[in-house]
Amino acid sequence: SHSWGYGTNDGPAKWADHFPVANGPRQSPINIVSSQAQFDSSLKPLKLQYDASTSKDILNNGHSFQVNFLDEKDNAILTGGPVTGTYRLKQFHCHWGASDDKGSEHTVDGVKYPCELHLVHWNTKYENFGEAVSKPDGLAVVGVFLKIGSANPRLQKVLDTFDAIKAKGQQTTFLNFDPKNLLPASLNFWTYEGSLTTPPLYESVTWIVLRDPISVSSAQMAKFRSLLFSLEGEQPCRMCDNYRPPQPLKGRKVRSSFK
Ligand SMILES: C[C@@H](CNC(=O)c1ccc(S(N)(=O)=O)cc1)Cn1ccc2ccccc21
Ligand SMILES: [Zn+2]
Repeated sequence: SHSWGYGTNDGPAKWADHFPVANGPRQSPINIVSSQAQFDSSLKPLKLQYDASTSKDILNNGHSFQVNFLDEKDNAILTGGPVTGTYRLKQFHCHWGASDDKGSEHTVDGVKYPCELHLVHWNTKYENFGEAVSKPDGLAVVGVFLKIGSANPRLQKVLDTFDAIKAKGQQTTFLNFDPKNLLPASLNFWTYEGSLTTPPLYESVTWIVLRDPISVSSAQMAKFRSLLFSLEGEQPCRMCDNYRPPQPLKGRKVRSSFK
């Protein structure tokens, strides 16, 4: 499959060359205009049952770091909110900038956060992630903004593995990490129908973007930027600015769970 990235020659402006859905009707991310979001009282509270979650390992996939979970059983599930049925947590990863003034994929009233966390879940009405990933109701991704403030001790556990996964393709065991610790106190959210924000850009994601951010320190953000897009032994290329800019709304409605 064609290699893509975030550089001048292989970045978001070029993705449509090999992935024409990049110009589709339900692409992500978007700029959330808070005044245009419609409160929907029929939205159920979002339920994230992560207590029995079973993290497996953490990987540098050349685009981000990714923490992978055992998803053969209902250990970590998402129900309620805008979805019907049960979605299983498969992995989480982040997108971030070269400096603290940018990095998130979604923006709120044009505001960029330094980092955005994505918790990726697949609909258990399908056999597995591979079956679900391209279906219109296949995935539900919870987006969490990170805002510069005090250091986040829970996040630090993830950052402490980065020396072992510095280069593309490196992976290390990462057990017993509870992603619940990466959630803000309130699960108030915006929701809309969108897509994967990286190729193949499948239009298969129900986006659930949390209103409230979690904290990260500037020093912790610098640690994200110590990861490399490049393979060991290659010319080192710092992993940063791995975010797609907001895409046209094309008439979609954004609903909110809160007034
Ligand atoms: C979809 C791709 C892998 N990409 C993703 O899984 C993915 C998930 C979430 C986002 S985001 N940033 O929107 O949250 C982006 C990409 C290939 N792939 C990997 C395994 C796999 C199995 C079957 C088919 C394709 C497969
Ligand atoms: Zn993502």
